[in-house]
Amino acid sequence: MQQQPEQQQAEQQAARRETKAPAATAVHLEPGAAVASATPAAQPGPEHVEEPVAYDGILLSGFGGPEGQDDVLPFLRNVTRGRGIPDERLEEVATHYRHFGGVSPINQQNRDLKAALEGALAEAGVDLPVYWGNRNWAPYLDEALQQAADAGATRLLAIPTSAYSSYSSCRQYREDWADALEATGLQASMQIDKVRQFFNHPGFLAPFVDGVRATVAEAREAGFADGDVEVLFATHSIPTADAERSGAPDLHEWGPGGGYEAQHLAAAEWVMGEAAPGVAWQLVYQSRSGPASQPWLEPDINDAIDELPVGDGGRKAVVIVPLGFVSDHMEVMWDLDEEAIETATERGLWVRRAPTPGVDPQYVGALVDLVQERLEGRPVAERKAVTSIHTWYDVCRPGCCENPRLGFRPAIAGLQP
Ligand SMILES: CC1=C(CCC(=O)O)c2cc3nc(cc4[nH]c(cc5[nH]c(cc1n2)c(C)c5CCC(=O)O)c(CCC(=O)O)c4C)C(CCC(=O)O)=C3C
Ligand SMILES: [Fe+2]
Repeated sequence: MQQQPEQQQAEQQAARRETKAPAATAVHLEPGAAVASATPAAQPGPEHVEEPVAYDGILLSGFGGPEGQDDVLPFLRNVTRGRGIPDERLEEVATHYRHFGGVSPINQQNRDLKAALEGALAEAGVDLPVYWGNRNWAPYLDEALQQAADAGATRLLAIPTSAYSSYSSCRQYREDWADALEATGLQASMQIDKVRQFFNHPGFLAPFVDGVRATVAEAREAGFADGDVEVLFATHSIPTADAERSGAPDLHEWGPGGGYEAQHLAAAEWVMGEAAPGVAWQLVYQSRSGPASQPWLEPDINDAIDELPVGDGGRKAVVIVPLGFVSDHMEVMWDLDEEAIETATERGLWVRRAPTPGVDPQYVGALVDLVQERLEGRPVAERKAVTSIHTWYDVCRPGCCENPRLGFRPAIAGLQP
């Protein structure tokens, strides 16, 4: 396809922005549309952009975290605005941050990622500035947008530091980009597209493959047989009501955990096949919040460890893989490295935690590749994707990953209802 004139591209982008609530949740499907498939259609549809786009900047978008004791409570209020998280849970989470001097490692990790991405883009001959902004703490997304606008940028490709489909890991970024456009008054003059969810990009999964291989090798060196070992892939729990709406549920028949769970299962299965075929594994959840009455995805990692068969004929060693996290966030440092490791140790298990991608060149290379495929308008069939789930969408389905508790908010990078 020919590159389209700028005007037409801007109009298409404006048309993609969702500005009103979709009628109920039903999406009309053409007769014969493939809905029973567990994997996205290999055939490109309106959710894929296969023409080149001349982006003039990258918008690296993080979660944000506090950088001192005085930041902790204001940060937590930002994160939980309108969420009904009980005060006791907030106080508990505050103690995790306070334990580390009120400093989350996440902002420094994103500074490091920005520097690594700039280096790798330059090396690949991609001459694009990287602007960095966060959803919940300074530097905020609107500051990054203003910086981009001041430098004359009009078309940004956004990279969220989050690989899977769910409200928290996809839709909420799309809504917050829309809010930032509004806050800066740049709605009409700035186009923001996003890279696809990258849970199945081989460069994102490679550091997990390396980590599982190395930790399982360590277990073998410590004298354990493969049958003694269980690999626990850990990700952030989310409310089951959010999970059901995750990942284009109108096009796919996912299991009860929606696209979010299906993507993690597919990623874990592929990592095990590469790194340690035949070793037992399961997907577990962590960092649950919300009222006890609200169902969230299970099992919790600590319950899963408590329920492992141990002793004769059972497990003697566990490897924890933080599959849902791109770097060593507070959830990794506290919920895994403190709590889950303690749970395993109390049961007499040998335990190791595999690394997160961080600034691993394979992961940074994947981000560069995601940028290049959109600059080139690379055909979907030629894009890099592994696991049983095909290349994810560039443009989200109407209503995809919506949050039933918070209601509709406008978002960018989605098809109109
Ligand atoms: C799926 C998911 C990811 C992965 C995708 C992504 O990376 O975006 C993620 C990442 C993160 N979550 C983070 C921190 C927090 N998340 C909270 C609350 C919540 N997370 C949720 C889900 C997720 N969260 C949900 C469903 C809630 C309940 C409230 C709501 O419905 O939104 C709360 C409130 C207190 C609490 O309830 O724990 C905090 C402080 C940090 C920063 C860590 C650091 O500082 O290093 C990061 C990277
Ligand atoms: Fe979170």
